[in-house]
Amino acid sequence: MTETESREARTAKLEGLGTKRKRVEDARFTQGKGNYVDDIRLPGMLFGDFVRSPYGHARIKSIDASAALALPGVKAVLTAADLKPLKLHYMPTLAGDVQAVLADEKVLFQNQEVAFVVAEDRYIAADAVELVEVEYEELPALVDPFKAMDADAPVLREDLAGKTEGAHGPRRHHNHIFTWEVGDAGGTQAAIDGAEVVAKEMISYQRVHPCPLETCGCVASMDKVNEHLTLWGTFQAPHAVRTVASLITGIPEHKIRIVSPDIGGGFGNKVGVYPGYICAAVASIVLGVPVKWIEDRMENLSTTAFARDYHMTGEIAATRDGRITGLKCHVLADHGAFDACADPTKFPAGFFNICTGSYDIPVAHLVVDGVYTNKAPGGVAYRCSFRVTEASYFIERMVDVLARKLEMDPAELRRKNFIDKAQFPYTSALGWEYDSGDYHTAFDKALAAVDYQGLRAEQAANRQAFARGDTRSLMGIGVAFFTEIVGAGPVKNCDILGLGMFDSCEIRIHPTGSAIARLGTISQGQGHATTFAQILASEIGIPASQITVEEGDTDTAPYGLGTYGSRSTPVAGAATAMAGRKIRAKAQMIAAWLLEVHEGDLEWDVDRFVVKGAPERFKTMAELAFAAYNNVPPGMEPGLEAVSYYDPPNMTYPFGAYICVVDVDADTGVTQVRRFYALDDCGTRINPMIIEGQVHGGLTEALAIAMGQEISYDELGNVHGASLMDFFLPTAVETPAWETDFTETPSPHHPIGAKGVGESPNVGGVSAFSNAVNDAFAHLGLTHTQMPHDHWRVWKTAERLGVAEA
Ligand code: PCD
Ligand SMILES: [Cu+]
Repeated sequence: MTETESREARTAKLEGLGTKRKRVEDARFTQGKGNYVDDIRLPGMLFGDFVRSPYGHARIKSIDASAALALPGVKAVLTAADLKPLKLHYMPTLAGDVQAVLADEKVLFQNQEVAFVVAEDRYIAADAVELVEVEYEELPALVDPFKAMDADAPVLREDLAGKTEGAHGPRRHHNHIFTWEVGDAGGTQAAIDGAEVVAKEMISYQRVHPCPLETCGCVASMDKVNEHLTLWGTFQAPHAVRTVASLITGIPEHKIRIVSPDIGGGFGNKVGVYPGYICAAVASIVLGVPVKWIEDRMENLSTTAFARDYHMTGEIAATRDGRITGLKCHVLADHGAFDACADPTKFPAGFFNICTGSYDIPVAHLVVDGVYTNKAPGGVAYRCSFRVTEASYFIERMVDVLARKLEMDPAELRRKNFIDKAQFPYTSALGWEYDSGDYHTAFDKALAAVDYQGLRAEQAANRQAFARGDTRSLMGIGVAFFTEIVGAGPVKNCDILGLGMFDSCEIRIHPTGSAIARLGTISQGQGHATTFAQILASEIGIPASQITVEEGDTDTAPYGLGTYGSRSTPVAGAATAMAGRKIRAKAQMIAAWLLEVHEGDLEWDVDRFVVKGAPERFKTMAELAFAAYNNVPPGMEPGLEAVSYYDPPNMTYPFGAYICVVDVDADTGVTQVRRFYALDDCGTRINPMIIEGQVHGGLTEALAIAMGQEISYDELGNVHGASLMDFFLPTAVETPAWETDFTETPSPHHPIGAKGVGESPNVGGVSAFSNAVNDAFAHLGLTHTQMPHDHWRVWKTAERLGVAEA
């Protein structure tokens, strides 16, 4: 029983925490062998497609489906009238509102679902959609959220007539959804009234869309004989979908199986429940054959979820030497036609109350008003945990605006107001308890890495050259520091439709020492099969390559709340470590039995239990796995399995320092990102290579949002930006080379100290880009200009400031 391998060699073999392990899922993805929902083809399967509204607001006078039904190959046309007797014409939203599955008497946004055509294939379905005759009476459209609560604003939600109580408190107008207030109103006003300096600004974060490469879709298959419904689909939260499906269809939950196969990017888009899922399920129940529904790109961009659309007015108070003394914020939140925001129940504006950011602000007050407009519903967390990118953008712009007013360097102002390392755990003025942080160290590392002083000197020279007429290019430096809040979350304050937001992991060790772990989360490209195996490898001493990670099938996976809000690592990752520790505890008892010592006389060493003081006496995990099946202590059950349902005691608070350098051509508005440096601190790093990939992806989405993405509406309610002709999706050509860096401040409450990271680059990135563009014009008197900073808008800014050549 002697072993010559060193501890280092044995550790390396595990490919555990901190290893740049190659992604195991990429073998199938890079060979085109992934299995996405549209790859599912079942015998006799039909295809469903929607008839959609051309109007933003209109009354439906009649629907005539006879011509469509006469087309060979068409099997059914569903309308609200068909769903009504089943009580399925409306469905509950995640935000406590209801949403029309098929428009009931009225349409409330362009491209809203009006009828569902089911045919033999998608081509016949598309032809039939054209044959459905809908007669509309156009109504005035409401697109400006600032006019939503005017006395004479059109009534949008007739189904809510007379309802003065919403899911989040009283409603004071027919287009009002909720008002959410947090913080100290009086104290904040006093701080502002008594302040030496106050900066005020209205900051809009435009409506955008996550636009994953794969659109949303599902296959519903009702087995009438066994009364069993299977639904494959693009679901970021498969178990929650099962529970909701059971509640709204009345099919018992054990007769429903939800499967999320490979998913081609989620980014929050696939958290919600959409009419297509319900219609496909109803059609399959009615027709008794499988029905597939897959959106096209325009349907995805214009109907299934949007993100942001927050209009944030802030006042920030400070002393003349730059100590922030108070923060006030009012948000007008445009939720579109139905409140389908994907947020934990008690947070109608998500975690927007993280808007005091990374700064020690003594007093703050926040009011959010949600309103209805004639736009698509949604409000998803497009790569940011529940409205955190909005909050971070708000505070990071406000701090820059304040710096301008104080004529102080924005980096210096930030440094001066950071929460100090010694203050953690830190309770913010709006009520969050930040678990850990070391902002000064991270920030100083970032400033040194880019030679911040050197950049400012170069910028001063550039401005002189510009004034002399030697260059037409303006240099901008964007500094951003963010604190994310991820890992929803403690069941005591986070639930979705009453389901507490814990997560889970179940592990089975096979006799030969390999294992399978199943989780309540679901990867959409993040690489969970790679990283969760790494957590386990370090916990139980079985090489990651011998651990299969499986997610997404509700028949096999333990109950969990899914993957979004960067919660998988903080919650399911913690469950994985805890389940691993249970395995190890049982293995220790078996080892003690086999080695004939007391349990307490054993110590864990990488992949084995060793008798203290007798290193030649040990049992490896592989040996213990086999013993678990044939030689366990008397009275112990055989086998080696464990499950953990983990309710985190707190969220985790990753943070980071991002610096962006842009060159702006004053005559064309063309911006060139010269340099982008991103330092992230996500606590213990599981897989540095995956983290780097996550940061690259998130920064690319941040670039997209800051520099071009927008879903806008004209005054008639026509949606613009609903195709990739005008919705900006950066390719390698527009994407700069990213520089990444890190510090490592573990979470004190997470079993392995890890925090989330997937969303961070978006949260910090958008502010860094926008601050850079604003900074390029700062010396000309600009305090704030609205995103997206596309060439046209940037050129308009230059023109307004009198520096663009006509
Ligand atoms: N410390 C640490 C952390 C983390 N990690 C890693 O990284 C990743 C991530 O994580 P997280 O942060 O935890 O997250 P998750 O939960 O997993 O996921 C989610 C996210 O994720 C991101 N990323 C991504 N990627 C990809 N590829 N795809 C996708 O879709 C996506 N999405 C996005 C989003 S948007 Mo939301 O939904 O909006 O709310 S949220 C989100 C994984 O793998 C993990 O493991 C590591 O390594 N370490
Ligand atoms: Cu968000």
